[in-house]
Amino acid sequence: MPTKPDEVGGSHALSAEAASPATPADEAPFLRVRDLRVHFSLRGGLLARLFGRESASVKAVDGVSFDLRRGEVLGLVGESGSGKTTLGRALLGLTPATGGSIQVGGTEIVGRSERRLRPMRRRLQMVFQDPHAALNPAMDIATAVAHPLKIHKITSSAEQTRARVAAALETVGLTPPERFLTQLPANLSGGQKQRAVIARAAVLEPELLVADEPVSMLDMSVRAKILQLMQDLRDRLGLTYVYITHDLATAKLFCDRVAIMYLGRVVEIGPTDEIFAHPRHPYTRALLAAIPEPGEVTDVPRDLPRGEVPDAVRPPAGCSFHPRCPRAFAPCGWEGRDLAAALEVRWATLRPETYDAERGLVGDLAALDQPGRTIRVRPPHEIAPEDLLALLEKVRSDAPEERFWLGVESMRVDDGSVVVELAEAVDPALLRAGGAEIACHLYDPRLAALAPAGDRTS
Ligand SMILES: Nc1ncnc2c1ncn2[C@@H]1O[C@H](COP(=O)(O)OP(=O)(O)OP(=O)(O)O)[C@@H](O)[C@H]1O
Repeated sequence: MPTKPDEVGGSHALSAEAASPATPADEAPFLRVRDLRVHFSLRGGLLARLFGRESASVKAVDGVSFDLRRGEVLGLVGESGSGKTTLGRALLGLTPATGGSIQVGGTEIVGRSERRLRPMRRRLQMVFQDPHAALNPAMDIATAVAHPLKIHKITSSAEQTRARVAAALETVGLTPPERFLTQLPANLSGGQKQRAVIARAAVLEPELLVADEPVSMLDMSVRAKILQLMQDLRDRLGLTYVYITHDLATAKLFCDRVAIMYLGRVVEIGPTDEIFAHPRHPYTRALLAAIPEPGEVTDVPRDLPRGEVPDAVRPPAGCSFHPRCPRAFAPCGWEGRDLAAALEVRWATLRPETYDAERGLVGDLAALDQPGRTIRVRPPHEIAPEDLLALLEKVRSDAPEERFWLGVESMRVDDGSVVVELAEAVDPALLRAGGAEIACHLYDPRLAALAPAGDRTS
């Protein structure tokens, strides 16, 4: 099992300041999130059966902590599947958390029944990515925007409702309101629809708005206008935002702080200027390097080794990013499947006859996928384990740049197999570095000394 950094060497002394997801000391945070977890159980489902277990779970959000001040905009940034939407929904109680704490204005929402959440809902609203899907095509704009007022029984007369709706439409720039009240969504442009969706959220005068990719489906030309509208609402209504995006360019424009997410965890969080000027986590660096040039369309980091985000049902041990990380080293969480990946990378470059010969020595690659620090590689029965060991030694010496080998402590023949002993996996905790907080062992002074000299941060 991976250990927490505090358990390493039995020492609890941290010379880096342990991160307190800080808000200025004089101000209680509006939103206080601690060790939040949202695991989706796949009991008896196809995935559980595939992994040979009775039950499996997707760790969509896995130990997230941060504070948010009133009026602040926090960006949640990461690739698809990193848990942004699940985190956003959990903050509003739309998806139940399986552990941890979320306090909104001092009130705990984790574990609250739907009935006790309902009165809070009006304070906490969400704007979704697709304005076309968010509006009922058969409902005119007045009815759509009035809907939450009705649900929460906020107005007491049709007249009051009409006035609130008209005011909300004015607020979002759908003016004059009379022009829009009786329109069906189909008669509105994409930008106007998203304004109507924002009006429907704003009509309740919420305090927190979780905006999930609110501009990603809009034309480039209207994106900046909608972000400007959200900025105006923040200034005028004192709204607090969680802005979910895979697009760092809009996060840079709109957010005060940014949290970079990877496989359910925050790997780096800090002021937007700091993150953009001094990205520290190797994943943040890769994301920034992938910001497309104007006109280029991509949302996948281009220069990451082994490009795919691993499955959240079985996240990698230690730092989840280690299999893709260009600076991973010994304590990052190496496992049997990383050896299989290293062999596959090598084999992709070999001539067919060399590939066949090496493949024959190793046998079933899937058998390497064993949990824990000890990989027992049993060669096919006609192969001597000494030959397999010699091959693994050759693979290592041919590719010293392959990060996996930094995690190998020893290889030996034992009882007909080759036993590969790996370094202990350590879960990275968020530690302060400069103006941000980073979950990367390169920034943990107790572990960084184990990294190759060229990778160390100081
Ligand atoms: N209801 C659910 N049941 C099971 N797994 C889920 C559920 N909702 C999300 N997941 C899984 O949780 C993980 C995180 O998903 P989530 O949608 O939160 O990520 P995301 O970063 O918002 O991705 P995207 O940018 O594609 O929306 C993914 O592996 C996803 O498949």
